[in-house]
Amino acid sequence: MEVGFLGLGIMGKAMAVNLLRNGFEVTVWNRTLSKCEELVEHGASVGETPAAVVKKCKYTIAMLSDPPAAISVVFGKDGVLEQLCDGKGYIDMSTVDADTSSKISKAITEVGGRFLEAPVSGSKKPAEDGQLIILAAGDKALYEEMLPAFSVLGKKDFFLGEVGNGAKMKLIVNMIMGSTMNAFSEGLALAGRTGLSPETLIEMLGLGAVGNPMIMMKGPTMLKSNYSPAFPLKHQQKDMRLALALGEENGLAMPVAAAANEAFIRAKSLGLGDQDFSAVYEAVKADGLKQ
Ligand SMILES: NC(=O)C1=CN([C@@H]2O[C@H](COP(=O)(O)OP(=O)(O)OC[C@H]3O[C@@H](n4cnc5c(N)ncnc54)[C@H](OP(=O)(O)O)[C@@H]3O)[C@@H](O)[C@H]2O)C=CC1
Ligand SMILES: O=CC(=O)O
Repeated sequence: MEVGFLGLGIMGKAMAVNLLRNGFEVTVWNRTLSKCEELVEHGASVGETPAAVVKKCKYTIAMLSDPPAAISVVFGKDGVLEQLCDGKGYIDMSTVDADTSSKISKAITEVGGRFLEAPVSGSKKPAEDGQLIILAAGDKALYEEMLPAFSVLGKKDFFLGEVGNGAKMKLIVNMIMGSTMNAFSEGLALAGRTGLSPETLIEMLGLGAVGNPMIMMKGPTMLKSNYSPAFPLKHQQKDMRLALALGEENGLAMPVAAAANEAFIRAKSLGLGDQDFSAVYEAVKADGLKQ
């Protein structure tokens, strides 16, 4: 199967490599074109523009940072829309809001293309290992045609119905993740501030129901102040912001998520946006030190 792949960041690179390793023919594009070179070493071809990739491939996957990036790659000069026609499929796996996804879907179907949103849960390592959870919605036939690729990229896929449902589900999952990370960071910081051992706290959490895989994986690296990015903090804050907007649209107050969002904004203002999202711990720890 031949696929195009747009966006070779942390996730896109791992996913494209995975497809290549599993026998897919992959044509890649990235805004910073030099990032394509590593993929060429794995057997990829390069398209000079998103339009060139779409022209060559029946199916094109995108994995881009945020709504403005997803929009610009589709609607911009040399963008996806210039070549998307005749039943070609466009699969956006980026985490965006439902409005962005619907806008892209409408434009693509208007020119005769087919659209599937398929954001993923799972980070750099699951992407490398083909263990993502895929939350697809949109064109059902396109979803079924993409199953060979999804079975390489993920350990489980869901088809959630109409466009927007995948985006909403992904934002809800990440809202819970961001709030949990903040609660955990506050607990670690409070243990430290009261003279208790944060290491012992993590060990105790791991013995009971509260010690989820995220806490058990990130806790030890947080205590070493190792924030090498798997999931960049700026993207987690984008997801909190989009989830809060979804809450407001639906008349739901979410004070826990709102507080977590503020903590991520504060961490960004401290220059931690490109670090792993667990670096919010540094912002939490720094709070109130002058009292
Ligand atoms: N990292 C993770 O653990 C996970 C991330 N996600 C989501 O997946 C998406 C990608 O994440 P990740 O790979 O971590 O992000 P990165 O920041 O590592 O990569 C972002 C990608 O988007 C491209 N990009 C950014 N702005 C533009 C633009 N205006 N036009 C064209 N391309 C652009 C970047 O290109 P360039 O190289 O030129 O900057 C890069 O290829 C995000 O939506 C994120 O929320 C979902 C699950 C897990
Ligand atoms: O979106 C991030 C993730 O870990 O999932």
